[in-house]
Amino acid sequence: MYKPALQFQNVSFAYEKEKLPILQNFHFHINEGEFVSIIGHSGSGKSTLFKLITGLEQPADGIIFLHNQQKSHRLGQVGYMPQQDLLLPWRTIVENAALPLEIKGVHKQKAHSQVLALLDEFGLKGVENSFPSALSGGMRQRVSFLRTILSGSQILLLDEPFSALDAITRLTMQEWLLAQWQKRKETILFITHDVNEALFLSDRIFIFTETPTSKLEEFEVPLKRPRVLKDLNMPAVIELKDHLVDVLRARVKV
Ligand SMILES: Nc1ncnc2c1ncn2[C@@H]1O[C@H](COP(=O)(O)OP(=O)(O)OP(=O)(O)O)[C@@H](O)[C@H]1O
Repeated sequence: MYKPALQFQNVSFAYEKEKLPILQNFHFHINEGEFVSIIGHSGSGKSTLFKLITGLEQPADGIIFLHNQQKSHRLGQVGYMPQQDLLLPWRTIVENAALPLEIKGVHKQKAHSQVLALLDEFGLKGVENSFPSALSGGMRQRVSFLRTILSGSQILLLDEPFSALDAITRLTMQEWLLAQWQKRKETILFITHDVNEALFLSDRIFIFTETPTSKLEEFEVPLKRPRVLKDLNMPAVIELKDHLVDVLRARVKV
């Protein structure tokens, strides 16, 4: 039996009253433990959706439920990982990762030992006392993901987390993220512009196809788990990829 992790019911939202709304009577729901990706052209409203989920913005109308509960104050209840790692350059890796625990009032020493216990799993053993500038892009994103996990939230919003990485590091990070998700079972919402990335990672893919949006177009990924990158060569996946690209191209004005 599926349990909803996040639901939007009849949500409307515009940045300014006189402007075209981004969402109008918008419905959306994802289940606990799902991995879903959201794709859409630039400016379609992906980050706005995340701002509404985190509570940085509030809907003009409608209700947002987290784990079946109506929540108007959602700040701090979902984990958010931005495109840029936003690690504090003057804090060491352990100090950066421990930040959400310290904010919650966990004693510094206890917070640090909680981080240290996870460093190996996150491929960060040996760099705990380094500063972010000494780490590769992939390592910095793993610190950022560790910090997001330590927020303790069961719903994680990842906003194009791998877009700044080189192609090979990006593929390695995708495999690593899937392994982490399969172990931890959080619910993940992942924004990407990369159709292959969405197909490899997700149970379902949602596309913003209109503005204002009332419903995202939804596609189920025809792949079982565990997955390997070569699964993307399967005919059903290639067919879906072609279709997704057509849907996205139909929305792009050049
Ligand atoms: N703070 C704001 N005030 C006014 N308008 C905004 C604000 N933030 C975003 N917008 C507008 O809302 C629309 C949706 O923006 P949003 O950032 O959600 O798009 P996106 O799909 O995340 O784009 P990208 O892929 O480029 O990050 C755009 O037209 C954008 O210009």
